[in-house]
Amino acid sequence: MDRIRIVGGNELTGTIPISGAKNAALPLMIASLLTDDTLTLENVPHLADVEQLIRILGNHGVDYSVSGRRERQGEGYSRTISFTARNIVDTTAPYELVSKMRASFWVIGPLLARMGEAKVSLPGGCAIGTRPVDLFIDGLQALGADIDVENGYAVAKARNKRLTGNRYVFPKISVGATHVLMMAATLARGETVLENAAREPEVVNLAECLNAMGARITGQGTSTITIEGVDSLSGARHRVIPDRIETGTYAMAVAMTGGDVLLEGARADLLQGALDVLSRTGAEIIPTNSGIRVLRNGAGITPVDVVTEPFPGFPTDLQAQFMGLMTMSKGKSKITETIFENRFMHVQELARLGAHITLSGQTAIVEGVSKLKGAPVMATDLRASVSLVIAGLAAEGETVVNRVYHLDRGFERLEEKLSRCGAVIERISG
Ligand SMILES: CC(=O)N[C@H]1[C@@H](OP(=O)(O)OP(=O)(O)OC[C@H]2O[C@@H](n3ccc(=O)[nH]c3=O)[C@H](O)[C@@H]2O)O[C@H](CO)[C@@H](O)[C@@H]1O
Ligand SMILES: C=C(OP(=O)(O)O)C(=O)O
Repeated sequence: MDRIRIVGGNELTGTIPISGAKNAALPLMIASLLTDDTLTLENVPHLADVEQLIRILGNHGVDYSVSGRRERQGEGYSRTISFTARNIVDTTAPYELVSKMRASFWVIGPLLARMGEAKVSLPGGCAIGTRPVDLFIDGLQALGADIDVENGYAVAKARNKRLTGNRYVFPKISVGATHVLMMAATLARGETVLENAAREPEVVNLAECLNAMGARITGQGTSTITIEGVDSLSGARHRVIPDRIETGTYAMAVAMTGGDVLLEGARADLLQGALDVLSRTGAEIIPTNSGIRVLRNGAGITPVDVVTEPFPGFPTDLQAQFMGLMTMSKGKSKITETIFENRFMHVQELARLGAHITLSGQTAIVEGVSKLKGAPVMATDLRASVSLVIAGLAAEGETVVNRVYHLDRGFERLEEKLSRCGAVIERISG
C-alpha cells in the first residue's frame, strides 16, 4: 500500500494548478445516462473516484473516450472525456461497484427517469457518519416511483414507466439528493419544484449542463429549483468547475507553512465563506485574473472559530484541513461539525504530531501549539488524510501518511503539485 513521506518545515512558493472538481465531475458523468447522445465533459480530474464511476457507467452500457491529452492545460491536469449511453444494457448497479463510493448511488435518478426502473446497491463512501438514503427514496417516491429496499438494494420502478413532476420539500438539505431529484425530474411528465434544495456550486454546474442538454431548469443556486420535464435530452459539451475543496486545501497549506502561492484556475466565488475565514486567520487572499494568490508572512496564525454549514457556509469538506491549520494558531479555536456526525477521525492522528485537541460532542476545541513534530500517521478518509498532509508540511521532521488510497480518491497529483512549490514530499510505493 502506498504511503506519502513528508519532511516538513519548508514554505510553499510558486503555482499550483487547480483541477476540475471531483464532486462536480461525478454527477455530470452520471447525467450522461439521461441521453443516447454524447455528453462531452472538459476538465475532468484524473482520480480514483472518476475511474471507478467510469467502470460503474460501463456496466450500464456507457462508452467513453478521452480526447484531451493528459497534460498541463492551465487549469490543472484534468482531461476531456466523452460519454455515450446509446443503449442502457443493465439497470442494476451491483454492490461490488457501488460500495466503494457514495456518488455511485446517484445513478438511480437517471436510470429511473430514462428506463422507468433501477436496482441500485446501497452506497459506500467516506466513513464519516451513517449517511442514509431516506431523502432519495422519499423524493423519488414523490415523483411517482415505487421503491423497496431489499437485500441491500434500492429497487425502484416508475409508475406507468415515467416519473411525474411534483413539489418536494427536502426535510434536510442534501447535495446528493438534490442532484438526483433534479436529474430525475428533467425527463418527468410536468413540472417539479424542489424546495430547501442544496445551493452548492456543484448543483449549479450540473443544472447548467442539463440545460445545455435541453432540460428546462431554473432557480439553481437558490433553495427553490424548478424543473419543467421534457421528453428527451440531447448531447452537450460542458466544463467541470474548478475544485473548491482542493483550492481551500492548498490555501490552508500556505496559511500554515507560510509562503506565496498562486492557485491557478481557482475561483474565489466558489468558496468565499472559507476564504473570508482564512483571511481572519492572517492569510492574505488576492483574487487575480488567473486564480487566487495566497500569502502569509511571519506574523503567525490567528485562531478563528468555525461551524460547518451547507453552502454558502463553511464546507464540511474543509473542516479537517482547517483543524490542521488551527493546531498551530496563537490561541484557542472551536470547530463545530454540523453536517456529519462522525467527521473527527483526524483528531487522534493530528495528536500524534503534537496537536492539542479535545472533543465535546460535535465541537473540537483546538489549543494552538508553537510547533508540530513529524510522526507516522494513518489516513482515515479523504479530507482527514489531506489534513495530515498539510500538518506534516508544517511539522518539524518526517511525517509518513499511510493509507494513501483515500487521497487518490480526491486529490490529483498531490505530491507533484506540492513539491513544485518547494515541499519535500514523495510517494513511497508498495
Ligand atoms: C460526492 C459528493 O459530492 N460528496 C459530497 C456531498 O455528499 P452527500 O451528497 O452524500 O452529502 P449530503 O449533502 O447528502 O449530506 C448532508 C447530510 O444529510 C444527510 N442525509 C443525506 C441524504 C439522505 O438521504 N439522508 C440524510 O440524512 C447526511 O447523512 C448528512 O448528514 O455533500 C457533502 C456535504 O457538502 C460533502 O461532504 C461530500 O463531499
Ligand atoms: C465525503 C466526500 O466524498 P464522498 O461523499 O464520496 O464520501 C468528500 O469528497 O469529501
